Amino acid sequence: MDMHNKFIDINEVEMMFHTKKGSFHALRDINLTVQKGEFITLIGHSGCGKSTLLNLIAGLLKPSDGLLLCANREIAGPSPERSVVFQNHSLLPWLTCYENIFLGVERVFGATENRTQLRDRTRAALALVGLTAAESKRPNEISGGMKQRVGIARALAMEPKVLLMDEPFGALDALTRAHLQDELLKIVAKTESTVVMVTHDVDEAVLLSDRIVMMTNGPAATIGEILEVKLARPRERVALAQDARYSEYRTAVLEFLYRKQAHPAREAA
Ligand SMILES: Nc1ncnc2c1ncn2[C@@H]1O[C@H](COP(=O)(O)OP(=O)(O)OP(=O)(O)O)[C@@H](O)[C@H]1O
Repeated sequence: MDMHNKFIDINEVEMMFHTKKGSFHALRDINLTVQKGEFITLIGHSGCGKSTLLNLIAGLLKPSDGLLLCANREIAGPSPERSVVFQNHSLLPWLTCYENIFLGVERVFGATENRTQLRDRTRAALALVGLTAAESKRPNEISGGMKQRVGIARALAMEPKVLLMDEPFGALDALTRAHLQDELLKIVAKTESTVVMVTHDVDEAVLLSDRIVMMTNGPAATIGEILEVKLARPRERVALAQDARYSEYRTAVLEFLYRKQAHPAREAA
């Protein structure tokens, strides 16, 4: 039970970047625990350090101070147990959808499973995101939304303990985005995944999250407030649009972003 309560455990994390121009204090005093099966979104103004925090959980960055744990073990580097989906899909252009996913599957399970098992895992992942028919197409032959679905399938096929997503739908048009949010909700319900996702989109945050982690502005950004979204699942966007509680959650996030953390005109300085 205890492990479930603190599946990801972030303790007193600080992040400084050292550049030629000097040091930049990006994150301070970050404390957060994520439970198994929980869906967390990180929201905040541009440059506040959302990607930095996600990359720390991914193990792509090391904290300047503090400790990050996943399933009671220190996060010491990247691992397929914490797979990442980026905004720009990062598929290999010369491989088909099938091959892009197979590559990840082989990396994780290649040493312990035979070709048939690896193939079955790849096909199951393609089916999960509804792309069976596109398996032999290359990334330049499919739409942006389909590419993101392949990215999600590739991440999920590695059976990660945690799925980390950095604005996975940020580059998509509104309708495709809505469609993929709905699909992601179904997939996460089916796989019982633990997800940490960076977003700029308030509606996306409310629709998907169990908790919304709202970050203050940088430099030295930290967690300002955490909003628990107690809307029952499965969630259905059309019904929620008329739900008074949905509007309250939405307003609470907007209030935080545009009143409490109204963005200082740093660009103008
Ligand atoms: N490698 C780095 N070296 C120096 N500074 C960095 C580095 N990476 C990020 N930063 C700085 O840290 C701060 C946080 O960046 P980060 O990309 O995490 O913000 P973000 O909230 O994800 O932004 P956005 O919403 O615009 O993607 C920014 O001021 C950025 O310039």
